[in-house]
Amino acid sequence: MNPLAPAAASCALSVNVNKVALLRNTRHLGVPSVLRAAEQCLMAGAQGITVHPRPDARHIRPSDVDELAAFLKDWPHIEFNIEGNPTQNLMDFVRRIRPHQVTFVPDAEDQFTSDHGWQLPQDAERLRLLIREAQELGVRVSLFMDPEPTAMPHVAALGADRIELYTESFASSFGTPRGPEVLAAFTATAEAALREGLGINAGHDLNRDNLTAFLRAVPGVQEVSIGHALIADALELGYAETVKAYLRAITEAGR
Ligand SMILES: CC(=O)[C@@H](O)[C@H](O)COP(=O)(O)O
Ligand SMILES: NCC(=O)COP(=O)(O)O
Repeated sequence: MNPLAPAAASCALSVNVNKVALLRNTRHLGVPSVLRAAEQCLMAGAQGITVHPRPDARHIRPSDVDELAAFLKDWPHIEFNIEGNPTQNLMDFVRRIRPHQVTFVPDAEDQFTSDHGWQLPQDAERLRLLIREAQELGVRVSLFMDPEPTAMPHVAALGADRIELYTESFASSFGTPRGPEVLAAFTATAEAALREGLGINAGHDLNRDNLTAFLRAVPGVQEVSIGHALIADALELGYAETVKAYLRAITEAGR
């Protein structure tokens, strides 16, 4: 056990429901429902819901954020985490909704998906006042960061509460000869974050195969946010029951 890890550390699962909205947006029928997805995830034991309302509203729309915020009022112990770029549309949600946590991500407006963390100290001055504003509204601030231990003192100096480790490089190297070296950079970054008194989240391309190895190796991770793989698994784990239900409907017609 890593001596820097908090005793009896537990890790929360925050389900990112972006991809439910992506599928929903291909028709005007309201299905699959983002709210029902969130409810089912919470009823199954997830401890948080994450959304990344991009400026182009390709998946999560502002109305989804409002509806989730209203829905989560009935779930007082559940964390609502909103991700995005605070120099674009994110602060509108922070000011209006005041979620439990906001994750600042340095994405371009039309970015395909998140692919890098903040560069510190270069990005520090455009983040400093936004971090303070969110915190004064009672919102915890997490910064999306690459696995770079030397950046951690800069995060602490900015006054952010947590980092979110951008885990794509871990996921894509998992099970390859490069895997152990890449994972070691995440361990070292988490150790540096803990030394600075920062909280630690992690996310991007985490999945059922790589998650346990990540959490065993990286100390102090308080929360993982998982969307793409989890929603894909939910589909694949549900095909058999669903096809049986449709076959029953056909049989009930006597066909
Ligand atoms: C910050 C992060 O890693 C994820 O939220 C990712 O940005 C998901 O966004 P998409 O679902 O649009 O790929
Ligand atoms: N912050 C990461 C997240 O919310 C989900 O990322 P992914 O599992 O969709 O790659």
